[in-house]
Amino acid sequence: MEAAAGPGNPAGIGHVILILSGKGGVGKSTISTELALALHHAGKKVGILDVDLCGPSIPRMLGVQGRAVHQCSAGWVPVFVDREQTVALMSVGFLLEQPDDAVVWRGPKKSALIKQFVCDVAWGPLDYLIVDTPPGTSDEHMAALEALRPYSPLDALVVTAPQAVSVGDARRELTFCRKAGLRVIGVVENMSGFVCPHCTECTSVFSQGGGEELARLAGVPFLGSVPLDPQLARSLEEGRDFIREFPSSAAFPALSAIAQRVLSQPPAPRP
Ligand SMILES: Nc1ncnc2c1ncn2[C@@H]1O[C@H](COP(=O)(O)OP(=O)(O)OP(=O)(O)O)[C@@H](O)[C@H]1O
Ligand code: SF4
Repeated sequence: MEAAAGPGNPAGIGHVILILSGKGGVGKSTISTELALALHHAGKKVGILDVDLCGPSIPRMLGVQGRAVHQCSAGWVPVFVDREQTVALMSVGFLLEQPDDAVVWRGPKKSALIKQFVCDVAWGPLDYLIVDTPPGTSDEHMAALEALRPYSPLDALVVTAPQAVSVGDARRELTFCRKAGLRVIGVVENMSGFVCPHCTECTSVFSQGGGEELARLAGVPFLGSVPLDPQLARSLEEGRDFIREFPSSAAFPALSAIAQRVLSQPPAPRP
């Protein structure tokens, strides 16, 4: 597991965005994956850093589960999702012997691995580094902030489901961002209604509008509402490129609009 100490290249990363949520299961990894793919299709070079050490789902969602990371003189070589090597992924999932192995580590060991993921991975120059985090605030968050902060100002995107309980947890996450000095580039409401595949009528399965209201109260941009979309769920299960393959699916317009809003926000100036 130990990577050779290498220079890596985190200084060449243009814009770091941490994807956060107060509650588990609201779609953080989904938004991380689709945002990364949408930025890639907009011509950007993208890295994805999966620091959800206990639930690394991004390798499966991107169809690269079971691939191995290699070492070079600059450290670990990330797994490239596309042939042109413009989408790079690093995840603890690549270091487990079996995909279902559990990572049962204490804080210091997790922090050391995350530091290696930042400093000892040969990321190369990237326009964006999308960081998928565990729910809430944990050792993994603190370790990622500590490791990345010397190289780049850090932005956060908060994902919530529409229900009041998720929105309440997301509000706490926004407080964490303020205390940790993260600029919030916006809130995304996920699982926001179900669009009937027959008549395209949208039914609010849970309540609706909580994410937008939260953004308004916090004074941060609302980036959009992503509906529940069975095609998106299938695409993630099968590790397919939803953005390229399913432009007429219900969640596509919202995911594209979110990526456009992210693209329109330049990174905060470097200190
Ligand atoms: N808009 C959506 N439409 C359909 N399925 C979705 C949508 N968003 C998420 N899902 C599905 O919901 C499940 C949970 O999503 P995901 O793993 O992204 O959540 P998470 O917040 O990252 O979870 P965790 O707390 O484990 O990190 C996944 O199976 C995913 O495919
Ligand atoms: S939304 Fe319309 S088409 Fe879809 S199931 Fe309901 S009635 Fe049928």
